[in-house]
Amino acid sequence: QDTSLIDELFSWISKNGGVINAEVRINKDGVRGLFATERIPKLGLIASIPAACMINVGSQSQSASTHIMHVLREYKLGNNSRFWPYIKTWPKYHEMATECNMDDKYVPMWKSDHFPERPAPSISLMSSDSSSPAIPLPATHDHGSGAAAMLPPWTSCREANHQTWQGFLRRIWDGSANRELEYTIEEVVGKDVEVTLADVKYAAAITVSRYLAVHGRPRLMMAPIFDLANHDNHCTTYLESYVKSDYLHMKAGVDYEPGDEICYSYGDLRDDYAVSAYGFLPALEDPPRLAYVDHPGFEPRGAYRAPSDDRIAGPPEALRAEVQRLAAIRARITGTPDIVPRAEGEDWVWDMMKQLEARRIAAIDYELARIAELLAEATGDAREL
Ligand SMILES: C[S@@+](CC[C@H](N)C(=O)[O-])C[C@H]1O[C@@H](n2cnc3c(N)ncnc32)[C@H](O)[C@@H]1O
Repeated sequence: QDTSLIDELFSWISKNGGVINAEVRINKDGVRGLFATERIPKLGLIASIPAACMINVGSQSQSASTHIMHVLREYKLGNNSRFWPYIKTWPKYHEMATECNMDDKYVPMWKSDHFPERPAPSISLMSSDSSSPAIPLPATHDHGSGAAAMLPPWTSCREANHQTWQGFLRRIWDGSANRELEYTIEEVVGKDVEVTLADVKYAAAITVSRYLAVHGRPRLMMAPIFDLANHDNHCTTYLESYVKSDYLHMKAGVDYEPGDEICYSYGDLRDDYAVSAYGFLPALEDPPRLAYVDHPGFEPRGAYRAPSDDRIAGPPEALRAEVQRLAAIRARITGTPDIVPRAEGEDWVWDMMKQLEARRIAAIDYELARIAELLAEATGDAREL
């Protein structure tokens, strides 16, 4: 993740009337992020991002394809785009791995296909489920209730969703979805510009991992500077309402000292969802929390909803049923053969997927041990342990 183009980005934002009280550096984990350069008191200004520097990618109720098309158009315009100083700072294709652009070969590594009731993978564009937000949105923002026109039936089963994304993007690219789209590729980039499937996947991965739903106007925006802030679930940095539509103000939720990393909470991300939607594993939690796909509240149909943090309690029968459920999932994970070979040299996507698997097993083991103690206490029988 490149920091050399950041100076140009900053001066473009200043020229447009913006203010930035931060700098961009690589953090202790090797990830590019935003850092305070001076003391910023709680409620103080981190950045003021001018409207002219943000890409408005559509309404919150439009199809995912529309947001992607807006980004694709600007990206394919190259240095003819007035957003070029911003676009140049985006991560490159192989620096990202969300479900939108992750190679299909990694699909079997999700190992979350253990629910017999899971819907069959589908590449249909027409959604029968209009209840859920279509795509992940940073922070607590939510799609409006009118969301989900013309969306694929997203699911939280990771294999299925990964394949759904791939099918959806391919159909956008080859034109077979044109009838169902608000904008087609030719409409946004013209006829003479070559658009590859990788371009469409790139635009999708960039859009989904970086846009935000602003408060005050039902729009989705790509906002420079703001989108350099990494996720920290406990972070209280906030965005003011964008009602005046002139500047988007990013404010400190705590006192920042010079050198502190300025994060943003993308929401309560369980590990499996963070990997699929954003391509990273959040900070390791202690005690570990079950992945969404392993949680008793997991709902395979529909998009991710952060599940409850309450740990299961109840009479011994309920606890034993949960033990059986978790043990079955564990057996499915460990019993699913590793058919995806790790590429020679650097294969950070493979490593991330294996780490996700290890975290899922550790969280299941933690939960099994915790329930065993509850059972032993409830029944007075140490054999439950
Ligand atoms: C909105 S951007 C944040 C800035 C990003 N690091 C950059 O340099 O462009 C979101 C992407 O940053 C990375 N990211 C965000 N939070 C992270 C974290 N806590 N740990 C590791 N990577 C993170 C992921 O690649 C994610 O898709």
